[in-house]
Amino acid sequence: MGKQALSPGDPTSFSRPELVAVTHIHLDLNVNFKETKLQGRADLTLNPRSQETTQLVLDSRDLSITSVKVQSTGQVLEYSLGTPIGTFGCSLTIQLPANVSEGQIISIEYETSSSASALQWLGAEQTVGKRHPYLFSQCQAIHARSMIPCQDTPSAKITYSAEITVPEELTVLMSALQDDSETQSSKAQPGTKVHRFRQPIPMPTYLIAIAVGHLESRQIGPRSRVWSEKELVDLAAFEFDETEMFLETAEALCGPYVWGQYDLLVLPSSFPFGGMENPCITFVTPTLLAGDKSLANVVAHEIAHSWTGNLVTNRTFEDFWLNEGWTVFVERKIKGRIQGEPARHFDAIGGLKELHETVERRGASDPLTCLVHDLRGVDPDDAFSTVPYEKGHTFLYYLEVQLGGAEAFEPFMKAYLDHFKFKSISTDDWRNFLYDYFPGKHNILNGIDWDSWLHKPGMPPHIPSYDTSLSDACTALADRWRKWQETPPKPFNPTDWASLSPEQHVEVLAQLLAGPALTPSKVEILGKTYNLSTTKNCEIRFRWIRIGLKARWEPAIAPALEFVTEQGRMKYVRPIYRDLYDWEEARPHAIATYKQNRASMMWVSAHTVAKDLHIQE
Ligand SMILES: CC/C=C\C/C=C\C[C@@H](O)/C=C/C=C/C=C\[C@@H](O)CCCC(=O)O
Ligand SMILES: [Zn+2]
Repeated sequence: MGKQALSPGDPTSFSRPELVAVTHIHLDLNVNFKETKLQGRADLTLNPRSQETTQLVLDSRDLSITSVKVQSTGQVLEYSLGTPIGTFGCSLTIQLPANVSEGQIISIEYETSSSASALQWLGAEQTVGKRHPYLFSQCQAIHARSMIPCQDTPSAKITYSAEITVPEELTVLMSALQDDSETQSSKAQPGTKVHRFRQPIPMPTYLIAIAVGHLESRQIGPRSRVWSEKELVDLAAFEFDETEMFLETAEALCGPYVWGQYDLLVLPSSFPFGGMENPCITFVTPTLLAGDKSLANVVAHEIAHSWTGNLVTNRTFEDFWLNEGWTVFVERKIKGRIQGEPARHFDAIGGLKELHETVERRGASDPLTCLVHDLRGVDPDDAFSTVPYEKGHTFLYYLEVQLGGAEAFEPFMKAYLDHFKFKSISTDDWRNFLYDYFPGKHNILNGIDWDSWLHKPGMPPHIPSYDTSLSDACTALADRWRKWQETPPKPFNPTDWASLSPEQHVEVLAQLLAGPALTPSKVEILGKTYNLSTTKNCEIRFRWIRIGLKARWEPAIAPALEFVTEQGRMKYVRPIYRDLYDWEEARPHAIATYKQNRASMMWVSAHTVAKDLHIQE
């Protein structure tokens, strides 16, 4: 496809909101588990931005459109679907009636494809309870168009409402507030129920989300419940019982939480991400259920998105760092408030290691290691990495130090979020506000190497010197393991581990993984000394498996294949599949396991792992 932007406003969207904006979407959909399709209607409320406009251009991917009408009159409108382009789907162009007025509603009858890229349909046998089917969505970055005909660009924000019909024994959750007026559906569909939702806060379409399953909930705070299949709900309630503390800390830093409810949904294990910041209901992976709350930083991250990303949104995904770099910065501010600044710095040190591995893997000249991206002709799923998160965080931390520390930067952060709330912005908008906010510090701002930070590939031009008081013990233990010549008696024992926190265990293994490969015999002794093969903590298990694969320790292959089969979180499965592929002896097992698992993987996971394994889909 080459470097071709799909539209002047957003390289990854066909839509033209600058001509006619969709301001509200109402969904009336039946969830058809038998055909694995959503079937029904999307009513789009329009706001014409220029009287000359005669067309509404939407994004669509594998949608079957039945009809397009003016809701008030029933007037049938002509429409056409453009030629599909790669994974971007195609344009849906609707010929509008003359003199479209603000508030006019266009009704689109449609159904999704049975393999819509935003949706995963699970049979009962794929769930924990084994008795009911399950459906969940993942729209970020550009999959909403496979679920709804819409302007699938974060440059446009919509409110939405929905009536969702499902089998009466199932629960429906959406990224919206639930209307209590649940009613039995019409006689047309006995045994079903209609669930109603409304999202009054304008948001980008990538935050539209749905989940349907046999779910239970537990109250974990004054504005929070945790939802999951019943087998996990008490575990989840324990794991995430700090949620209200995180919310209150975030409000003190960022301003009022505008979304009302803050629920958590623990998804089936195929969910491809640690968490997804769907408003009112964050979706999380069950791999966070470590039993010791040590992975709850992901919840702090998703809570932070309630401001950075969901309230102030990147105009296109080329400025994705405005969503993720700021969110990591706020996530670690929350950690600093609750556990102290050394803990904030400890996480930043770990994040830098992940950034370094990404830059090493992609290559320090890869344009996708720039902070601001050029996504013309690039599927955001293929561009996704830790770069916007960790290079973005490092940049904001650097600016905080340059501009006078937290007492100067935190008020700026709160003012920035208030100034741009409900809007979509670019990096230039953000930088202009920074200059306006600090009129007396332009000498400092003009001394920033903006071009290197924003547009140069590779590691950041400056690496902050973080407080190492919590990582020093990890470095000392990792160094002892690296330097040991394996001469008996072994100078290690379980008390080494017992004196460290789960987060520090992760850091020790991260340091060993980042260094030269260990010998297979040393890996064997490491695993036995600290019982690493039986850990319930997925962050530890992930790094332990990778240390074994890097050492070409054969007993690591089976646990690796088991781990990538048990769960579908891409943070874990992609590096492990790549490590297996790089080990010639393990490669055929990796390819066979992928082919066996592909049908039960979310689209984005199967798509990206196929590329990692050099398999033509
Ligand atoms: C730089 C590329 C530009 C845009 C990419 C945008 C979205 C990519 C799409 O794949 C969705 C990503 C969703 C991520 C959700 C949660 C992450 O913050 C956590 C990822 C790591 C984890 O599993 O913990
Ligand atoms: Zn995020």
